[in-house]
Amino acid sequence: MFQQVLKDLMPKKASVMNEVSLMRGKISPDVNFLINSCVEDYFNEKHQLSLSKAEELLDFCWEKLNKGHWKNVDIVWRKAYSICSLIKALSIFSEAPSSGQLGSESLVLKKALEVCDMGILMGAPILDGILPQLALQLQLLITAGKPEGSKNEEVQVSNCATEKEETYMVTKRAKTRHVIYPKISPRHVIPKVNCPSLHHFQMYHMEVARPVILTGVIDKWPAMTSRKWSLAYLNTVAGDRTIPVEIGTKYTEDDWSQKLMPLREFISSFVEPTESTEETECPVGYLAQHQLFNQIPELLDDITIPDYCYIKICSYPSDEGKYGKEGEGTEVVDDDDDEVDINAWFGPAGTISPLHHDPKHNCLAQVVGEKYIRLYSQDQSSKLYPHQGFLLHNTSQVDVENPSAARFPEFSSACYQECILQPGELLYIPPKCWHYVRSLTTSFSVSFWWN
Ligand SMILES: O=C(O)CCC(=O)C(=O)O
Ligand SMILES: [Fe+2]
Repeated sequence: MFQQVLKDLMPKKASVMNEVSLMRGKISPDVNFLINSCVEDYFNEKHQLSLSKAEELLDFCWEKLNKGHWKNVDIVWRKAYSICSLIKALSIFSEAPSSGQLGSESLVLKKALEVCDMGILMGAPILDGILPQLALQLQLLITAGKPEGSKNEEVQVSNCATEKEETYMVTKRAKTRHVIYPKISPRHVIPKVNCPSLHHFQMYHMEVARPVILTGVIDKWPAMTSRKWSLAYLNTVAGDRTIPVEIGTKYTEDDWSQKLMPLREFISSFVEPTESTEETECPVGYLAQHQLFNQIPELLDDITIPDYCYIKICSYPSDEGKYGKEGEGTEVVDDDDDEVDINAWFGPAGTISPLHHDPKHNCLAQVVGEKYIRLYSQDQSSKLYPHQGFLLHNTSQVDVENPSAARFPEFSSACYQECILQPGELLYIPPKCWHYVRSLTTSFSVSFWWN
């Protein structure tokens, strides 16, 4: 089975060579030569050689990818990184002794999967998306090789607001972190509309930058029905996939960092910590603003891009506020950019996204759990004390739920709206509208950003 999968997915030598030849003239001839010979070695079944050349090349490309700002990295280096990841993963896979022993096969599969994921995360799409396809097959093989019973050992996450008791039972973190449920005053409440027409949404919300909670839009998603996105399901579909995790309460704090780890490890260490980790209070981990659906396209079958995200407002000035937190709002807004950016936000109770704004329209879909969200319109900016630096100028310095009146005297007079976003609800956040988000339970949200 193991080798059959490889055969089925094996790219044609000519197509890989073609991809490499497209780089000619864009990278130095010696690097181009080395990539060529690495690919040759692989197809000549000299897998030890192709493996070591791919590793050497990956180190070299890594330097290029990590120099300067991400958006300035030439795509050719990302493609080169993907090709070398592909050859490395295939070489690992081909070298593996087909011992028939589940343990050793599974280690090889996991290693190859990690290499594919690094190629997906750091590289650029190549050969009709071969890396996500290969990764899917590897994950299926790993899951199939697990002894029965261990596949679904994890508990369900409640995604039903009326079942808080149950939520507390399974998300122990919510209990230990003493999550405070804010009281929403009627004065500040964000209105809800059930499944408005596109015209209504455009006229009364998009064009006038008025936030709204849309109900009846996402509740038929497969992800929503029968609480599909349980921890067990996520582990089965993607447990061995490498994902980026933000560690620390807020990205504005000094102790904040990012780490790559398998989703299963993230779930067991951060989303559902064991009794022992609970006692020694461990930091909050957040799978935040990650394009998980590009990495794992099969998860796209569980959701649908809401029709509202295809509405265009041509007159919207989109030339400011393009830079902020690394990755968020950092993209240069391309007016031809018709793509909807889909990001996953998955973590335990207690994750905080500090008050910030983004350049695009946003529909934030709440799939699992609840989040407290505070919104301030753009005209309140002078009372919100944005950071001065270039990178964080879209982020407020104020700790929204515990503001320092001495440092930020105007903040308390800023007008805001707020809500506790429930599973099945979709919050429209206009471009540049300030938002602060704190998860109250284990939570999985999906954001759709569009121009
Ligand atoms: O859910 C969160 O923590 C933040 C979401 C957010 O900032 C966004 O969707 O732009
Ligand atoms: Fe945001």
